[in-house]
Amino acid sequence: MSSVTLSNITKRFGDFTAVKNLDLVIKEGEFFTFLGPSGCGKTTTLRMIAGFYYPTEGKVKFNEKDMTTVSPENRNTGMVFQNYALFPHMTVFENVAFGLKVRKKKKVEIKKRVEDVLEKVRLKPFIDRQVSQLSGGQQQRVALARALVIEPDILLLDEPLSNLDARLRDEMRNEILRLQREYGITTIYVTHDQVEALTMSDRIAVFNVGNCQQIGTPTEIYNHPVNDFVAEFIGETNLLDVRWRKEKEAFYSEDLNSSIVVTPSGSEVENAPLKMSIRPEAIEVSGSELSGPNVYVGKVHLVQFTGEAVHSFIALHDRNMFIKVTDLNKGPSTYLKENAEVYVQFPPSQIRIVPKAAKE
Ligand SMILES: Nc1ncnc2c1ncn2[C@@H]1O[C@H](COP(=O)(O)OP(=O)(O)OP(=O)(O)O)[C@@H](O)[C@H]1O
Repeated sequence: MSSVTLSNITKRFGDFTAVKNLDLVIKEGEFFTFLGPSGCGKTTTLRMIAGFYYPTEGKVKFNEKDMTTVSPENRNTGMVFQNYALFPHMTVFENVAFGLKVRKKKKVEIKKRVEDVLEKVRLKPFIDRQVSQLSGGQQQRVALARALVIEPDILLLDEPLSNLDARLRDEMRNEILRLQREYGITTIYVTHDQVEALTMSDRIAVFNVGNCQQIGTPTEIYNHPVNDFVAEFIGETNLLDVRWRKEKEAFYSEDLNSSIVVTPSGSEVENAPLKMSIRPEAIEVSGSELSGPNVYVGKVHLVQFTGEAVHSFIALHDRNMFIKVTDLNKGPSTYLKENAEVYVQFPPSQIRIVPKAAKE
């Protein structure tokens, strides 16, 4: 097991900068996720940890050891890719044993270690089966077993579930977590799927265009996003432009033509352009009048039933804007009706005021 420290890492390909000035410490035994949209630099960062790329600037350390320009085969990392990268004509045993053979382990030891790891990933009955005769989920388990069998210090997973259907993805998510806990192995997971990131990770780094925007636990990132990009990328949110009005000691929204009460109240630069973020599930809606701050009248435009939840899109009167509200399904009589007049409240403690993310 190792910790991983990235110090001021930059990676350029010609004139293009894929990763900029990244500082990151991943603790021993941690499940750490790189999350972000396509092309934001997640895989490039993972590859610098694996040694497939060397950084243009900065340092990579495992524990206290400088690994910046150590070749991949000398790093003792196990890697699992989206496309499995297995040898289809070989059996499960041969695929999993491959890394041990390369390391010139004895036959008896190879047999024992491969059998043990196949037991762990629940594939022992398939040991002599050709990989091409396995399902996608089973192939992904072989890829995991192959990475784990070498007893790596760090497990690197690059979108390992994207080729699986939704049900299998859920199952494999639990499977990966179970194995990670059993082995207690430092794990770095790359994904653009926020649900995977929130459900699996001890901590997440959110990337956008080569920059790390925020590092935190799933609850920190969801409840206290540092800017509008993170608020919008993780979960769903309603974002409104607001400005701080010093003379009123309050935020003001032009779209709502109203002051916004936020607790705890900020004290920002006069007129600085900011965003107000409120999650759909944090908004109160009622058919009868609501009292207190931040109450607006609206009309229900659309109601979407998903089973566990009900999403409503509400047009705020005269404001030419829609907000999304989410409520748990509490039975048919509680749904909002389309075209109904409703009162909407943004509870002051549920509002987050965030800066706009820097545009690169
Ligand atoms: N070998 C390379 N040569 C030139 N540009 C590259 C190279 N590898 C990556 N890039 C560019 O660097 C940027 C970041 O790529 P990276 O693969 O790290 O993104 P990502 O966040 O992992 O995206 P995805 O989720 O689509 O895999 C992209 O714009 C990509 O085109």
